[in-house]
Amino acid sequence: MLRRAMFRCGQLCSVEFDLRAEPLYFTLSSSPQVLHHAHQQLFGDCGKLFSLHVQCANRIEKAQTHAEIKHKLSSTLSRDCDVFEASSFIPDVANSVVKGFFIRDKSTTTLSEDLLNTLRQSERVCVFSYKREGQYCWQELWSPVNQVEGSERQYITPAAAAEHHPSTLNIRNSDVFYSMDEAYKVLQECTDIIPESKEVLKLVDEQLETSRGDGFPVIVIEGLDATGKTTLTEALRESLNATLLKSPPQCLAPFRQRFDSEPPLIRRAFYALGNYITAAHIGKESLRAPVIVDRYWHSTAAYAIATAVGGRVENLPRPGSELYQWPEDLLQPNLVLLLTVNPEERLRRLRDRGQDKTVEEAELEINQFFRLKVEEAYKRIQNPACIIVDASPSPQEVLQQVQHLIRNKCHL
Ligand SMILES: Nc1ncnc2c1ncn2[C@@H]1O[C@H](COP(=O)(O)OP(=O)(O)OP(=O)(O)O)[C@@H](O)[C@H]1O
Ligand SMILES: Nc1ccn([C@H]2C[C@H](O)[C@@H](COP(=O)(O)O)O2)c(=O)n1
Repeated sequence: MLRRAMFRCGQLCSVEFDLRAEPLYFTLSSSPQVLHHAHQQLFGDCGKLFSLHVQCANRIEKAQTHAEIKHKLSSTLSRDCDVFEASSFIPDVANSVVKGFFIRDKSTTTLSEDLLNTLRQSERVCVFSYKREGQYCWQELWSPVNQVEGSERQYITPAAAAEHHPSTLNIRNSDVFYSMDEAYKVLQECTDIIPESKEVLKLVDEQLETSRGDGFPVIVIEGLDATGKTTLTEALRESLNATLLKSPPQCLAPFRQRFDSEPPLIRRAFYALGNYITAAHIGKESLRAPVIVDRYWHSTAAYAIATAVGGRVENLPRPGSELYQWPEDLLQPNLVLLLTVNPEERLRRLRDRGQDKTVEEAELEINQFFRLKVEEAYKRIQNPACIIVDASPSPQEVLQQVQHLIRNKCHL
């Protein structure tokens, strides 16, 4: 039954060609439809076209299998094969997205078919093939034995873009978590395959005490990498005699690399839980002194949203979307400052620093769209929203600017 879940009649599908192009949208219908000229782009002059997706009720297995397939497709297929992200979804309906891949094979070899056949042997993978005849094109369930398994044809017809970009539909509780329980559940479901999850959950259980009375102010410093957060937070610690905390907290450092290599669902749940541990530390420390926090929920949400959303900044959830709302159960800071520098200055600082970058940071450098999306998502987060600080001047000038803001907003 599940096998036919993807690209069901009436559902919209989109194929994202590359970061600069807008995705192509189409629907499937049981009656033949003339294929629009623009969809030459989709099929080019290829004979072999496939799409595949993971069908699996367990969300952890699904996320991991999807990541494995992505890796396998990109590492195994030749230059003659183009692999694109593809999803099927019900327009503007949350959590309706089924993610998959679209493969365009220009070669005369059977490389893509061999690989798809291997993948298909797992009950979790479902493959469709595409055929063209004159002006019509349809999809069918694919089987390598007799080439086509199902007799049911679903004709492809071009469609208008959906109002909300499909990649925004599944963000809640898959990329961004709005309560501790939701993130906690993900790691609980992982304990068999990622034993470190148990240790992380234990740390969460031990630390939980986020209540905070009228203590000292809590100031969060946010920004892309190399915008000067470490430099500024250290200077603030000294000048305000404050406690400096970070999210993720130091106690999660031994697990970070492990979770960074996991698919977004698991990786983001890990960072979300890190915020709750840091919140517990803030709760205690703010009774004694002002607290400066290097990254917190703004970072978790902005990076997660920017990664989940394909293509351009315009594809982000609209300003005011509930996806930018602060989790109700997470301790709120008094002030959030977003450090910004122009891209050239940031690159200069990165180069001068010359240290290893995370994959995500490296991506920031080469991917303008991603950087713009992270920055824009930061700015759209609400309650509390961040105040933008121009961090291009010298460290001393940035410190003075920020001290001035803190005096005004927090009366420190
Ligand atoms: N205001 C400034 N002017 C010029 N250089 C600066 C300024 N602030 C920081 N730098 C330099 O830029 C580099 C990055 O700064 P820093 O490590 O403070 O950034 P960061 O935001 O903490 O980065 P990351 O998030 O990657 O840890 C460092 O070499 C630092 O000395
Ligand atoms: N509270 C946080 C802190 C960090 N992250 C993620 C976002 C990026 O992938 C990466 C940046 O951290 P850095 O390399 O500067 O330590 O970590 C997050 O999601 N939430």
